[in-house]
Amino acid sequence: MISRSQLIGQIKQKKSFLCVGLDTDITRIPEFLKSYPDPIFEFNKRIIDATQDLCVSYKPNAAFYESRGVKGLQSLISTWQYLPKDTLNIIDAKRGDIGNTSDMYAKAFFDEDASGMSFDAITITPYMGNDSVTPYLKYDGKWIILLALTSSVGSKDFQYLETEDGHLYETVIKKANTWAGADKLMFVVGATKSTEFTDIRKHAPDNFLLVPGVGAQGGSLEDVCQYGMTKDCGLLVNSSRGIIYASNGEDFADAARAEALKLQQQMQVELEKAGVI
Ligand SMILES: O=C(O)c1cc(=O)[nH]c(=O)n1[C@@H]1O[C@H](COP(=O)(O)O)[C@@H](O)[C@H]1O
Repeated sequence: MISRSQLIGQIKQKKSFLCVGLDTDITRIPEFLKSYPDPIFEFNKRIIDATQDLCVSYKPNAAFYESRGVKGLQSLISTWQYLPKDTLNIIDAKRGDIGNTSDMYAKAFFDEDASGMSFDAITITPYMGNDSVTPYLKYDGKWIILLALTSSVGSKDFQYLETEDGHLYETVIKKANTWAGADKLMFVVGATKSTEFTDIRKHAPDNFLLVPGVGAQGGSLEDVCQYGMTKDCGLLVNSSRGIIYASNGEDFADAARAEALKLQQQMQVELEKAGVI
């Protein structure tokens, strides 16, 4: 469990707002790991060991684990158990369903007694509305992270539709802020949408934003910070492939660390520029 003030404290201490994405794909990990009983966990463990002083958050993407059935679920549970407990550990599940089904998803990812896992936060698609979101809010100290403006090309299909608030993604942010406070609610905004951050901050001045899309998807960290950073930082910037697949040789963990360090160093400059540290 990690509160908003603990998260801000970690950001100031580590001079980083990096979230390392554990999108661990069996076809992309180094060959030599495949002789281990759980190659996915072994890979994650070494990435975590190599990066934990440089990041404040980890984000395993559920699809990469669920696609491997029972084995994948075991890798996810082992990974959760291994994650440092002072980082904000996000399950990127992008769930969204009616209330009693959401209760079960919340149990799956937040209730260690039921499932063996208790992540600090979960990504949720907001389009089924309030009753699909509130079941997650019953868990003290847990965070929900709603998709607002995604990095996907298809974000234009629905998210930019005009509404009385400007666009649909702005309505999502405004409405969701009536359901929970900035101590429990974050939004996903893609790094590829940096110029929209100004509008987003009008509706979400205090919420942390989870920002994927730097690295492999080409988003600019500098632009994201220019338009999206607050006095508390207010950003968690994710990179998955750019870090974890920096090399697929025996040096993969060192190469991942080098990429994470590059981002951390840029983040330190941005935090200093904005007067956060
Ligand atoms: O919710 C997310 O994390 C997410 C939202 C979004 O708009 N775009 C996006 O890329 N993501 C996730 O962020 C990660 C990005 O990975 P890389 O492009 O490899 O850094 C993946 O796990 C995506 O599923």
